Amino acid sequence: MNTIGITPSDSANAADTQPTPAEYLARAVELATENVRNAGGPFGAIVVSADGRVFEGVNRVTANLDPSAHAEVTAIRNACQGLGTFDLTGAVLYTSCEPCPMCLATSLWARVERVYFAADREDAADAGFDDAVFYRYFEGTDADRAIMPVAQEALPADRRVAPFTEWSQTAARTEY
Ligand SMILES: Nc1nc2[nH]cnc2c(=O)[nH]1
Repeated sequence: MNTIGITPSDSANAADTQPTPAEYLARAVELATENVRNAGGPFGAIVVSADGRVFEGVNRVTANLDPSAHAEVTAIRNACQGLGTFDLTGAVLYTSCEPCPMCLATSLWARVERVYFAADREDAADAGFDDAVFYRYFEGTDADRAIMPVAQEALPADRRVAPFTEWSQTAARTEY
């Protein structure tokens, strides 16, 4: 039996008995609600790997003193650790809420194939979360970016690109 309580009856029709996106989302929402009762934020996520393995994650930002411990990032970390890889090509992410820009970027870096979500950024804003504000940081005007200015500071070119030069010259590098 998998974590959302569905037992494929036999291998011949296993494809027919895979949980639907709505069922995975229902489980992610359940995880999110349970997590609030466990002193966590109201977010839960599931990664289903290309070969159908299921990895769960919940928000542990305040519990772990880790601003990056969003539910989606936690589920991706769990999947990568469980599978022994940093590349989740073919995986699907199901999350109780629209991924914030960090979670979306993490999904891109992990090469997640597709994302499904339940609540959206405006629902999160109604509960006091800044997801919509941070989307405007990337999608909006200079005024929306005043909350955190980012600037390139001039360095001599050879010093600026020294890490990339080192990387390019390292034959044994692991590309990602
Ligand atoms: N999607 C999502 N949005 C958040 N906003 C604050 N925490 C989270 C989280 O864990 N997931």
